[in-house]
Amino acid sequence: MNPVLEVRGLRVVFDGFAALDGVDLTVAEGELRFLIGPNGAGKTTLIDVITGLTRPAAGSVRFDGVELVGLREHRVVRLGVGRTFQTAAVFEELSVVDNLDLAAGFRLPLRSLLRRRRGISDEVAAALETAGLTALADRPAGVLSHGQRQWLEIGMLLVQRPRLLLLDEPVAGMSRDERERTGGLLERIARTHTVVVVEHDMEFLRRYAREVTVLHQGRVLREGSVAEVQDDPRVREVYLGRSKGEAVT
Ligand SMILES: Nc1ncnc2c1ncn2[C@@H]1O[C@H](COP(=O)(O)OP(=O)(O)OP(=O)(O)O)[C@@H](O)[C@H]1O
Repeated sequence: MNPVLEVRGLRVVFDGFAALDGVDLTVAEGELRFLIGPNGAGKTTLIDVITGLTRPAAGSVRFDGVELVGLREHRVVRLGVGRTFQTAAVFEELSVVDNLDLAAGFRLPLRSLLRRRRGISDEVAAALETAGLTALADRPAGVLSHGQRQWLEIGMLLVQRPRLLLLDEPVAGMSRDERERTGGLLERIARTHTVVVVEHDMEFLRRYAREVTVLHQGRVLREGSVAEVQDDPRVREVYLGRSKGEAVT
């Protein structure tokens, strides 16, 4: 399969501490890859480097063959890499559909944005549908539940037509029902995008993950299917900080 993301020898140092210490990661086109690991493993730092937020001390990140290291965040977005944050960043006073519209217009200069006629574009309507927010289109984003805000943020990414989506703990703080809906959303998105999900929730992982990469202390500890990763004693030992032999549940 065609590799979309190729991370090689990535090293990130914060005040002498190596948050990433030689990370290699390859994600193929169309993959739904889960990235797990204990607190401080370096998961968010890895996403930060891919998206141009953090500059590595060494290493390379290629997206579709293009080197991303050294590019500013907005350049990375324009190349087709979208990410969410643990706290959804939406414009609270604007309606759901206006948030999507604004995100969809990010490529346009301000003048053409202001000239654009009102009305829902096809891509905004599609994002509303995919995110399950059609019925809430005219509600201000500020009244959305935590889960709905996360879906809106994902919708705001989708209208920017990314090829690679990086989702940072999309189900953190969600109810069981919201987690299920997010899983469905993830499956829909993964049909047409390459997706990397940082996640802590093991139940969610078991249900929706295909390939899993486990990070530990800034290095890749293991890669494989959910079953392979769960059966690995090193993963059991470090991931949840449990003693040897105790199952990862
Ligand atoms: N800007 C920063 N300055 C200093 N240290 C940092 C910075 N960002 C992250 N770190 C440190 O780097 C390490 C990796 O952090 P990171 O947030 O990437 O881990 P994580 O795997 O995402 O953890 P969590 O699951 O808790 O979100 C941690 O020890 C963290 O304290």
